[in-house]
Amino acid sequence: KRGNIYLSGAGPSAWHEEYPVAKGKRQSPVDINTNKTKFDPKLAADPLTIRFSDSCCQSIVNTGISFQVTSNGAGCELSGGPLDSTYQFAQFHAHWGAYLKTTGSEHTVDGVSYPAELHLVHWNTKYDDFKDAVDKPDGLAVIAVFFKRGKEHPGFGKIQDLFSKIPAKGAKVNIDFEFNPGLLMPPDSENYWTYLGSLTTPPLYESVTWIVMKEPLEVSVEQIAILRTLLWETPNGVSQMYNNFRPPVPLRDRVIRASFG
Ligand SMILES: CC[C@H](CNC(=O)c1ccc(S(N)(=O)=O)cc1)c1ccc2[nH]ccc2c1
Ligand SMILES: [Zn+2]
Repeated sequence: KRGNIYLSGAGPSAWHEEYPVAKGKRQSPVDINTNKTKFDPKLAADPLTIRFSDSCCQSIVNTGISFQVTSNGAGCELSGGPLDSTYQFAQFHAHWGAYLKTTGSEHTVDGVSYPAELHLVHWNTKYDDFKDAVDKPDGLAVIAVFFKRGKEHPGFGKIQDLFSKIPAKGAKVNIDFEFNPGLLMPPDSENYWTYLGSLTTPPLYESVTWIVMKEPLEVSVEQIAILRTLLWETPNGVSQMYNNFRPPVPLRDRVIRASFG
């Protein structure tokens, strides 16, 4: 179906036809070449402050390209590190690959993909709301957390238990239990890379300060597979959702800074 931005036409490589900014100077995702990142002591001097609360996740929706846990942002704020103001949490979602494939994440590290990548999206509270912030150069801050196969993550499992309730695009259910998105942070969230980039889906606004956690989060192989039990529309009808990731684009004239030496 035309609606599927990854599977209609030539997919991400054709997005520039409708969204010329796809070939812009601060697009995302990118490959993080660890030989070219630059340690910035200022990032270590002013640590990232990540605050989440137990009561901020309200609902989960099938957006047609991922699941999305939506929040009113209460008590969930991000500041410090590369950020010059306070950003409020809005939602988290993920991107992942296909069965038995190694691709799936959007950012790569020295050319290596992870099986999935979580995005925790925040908007700059200097703007009135998310919609006002979404297209401003300092409008959004997204924390990216790589998933790697390992031990089960029971917390993320509670979110995945809701997938069967959102079988189609637009389906939405309330989250009536406490879920603290902080559970989805890797054990060490001090070490991260940061650079100025964009939304990784159309309209690809160049509005995101990316904060990519160096340490991945472990989830089980079954949990990676459960991501693919979500459904989306494809040119051949409704099928399992996977490969909902944009491959890395050129870094252009940017340096990725590291909070660690
Ligand atoms: C302008 C687009 C926006 C919907 N898209 C997003 O919010 C979004 C957020 C994060 C990422 S990623 N993968 O880079 O983390 C990609 C897309 C969007 C679209 C229509 C809207 N109407 C009201 C609000 C609103 C927001
Ligand atoms: Zn994303």
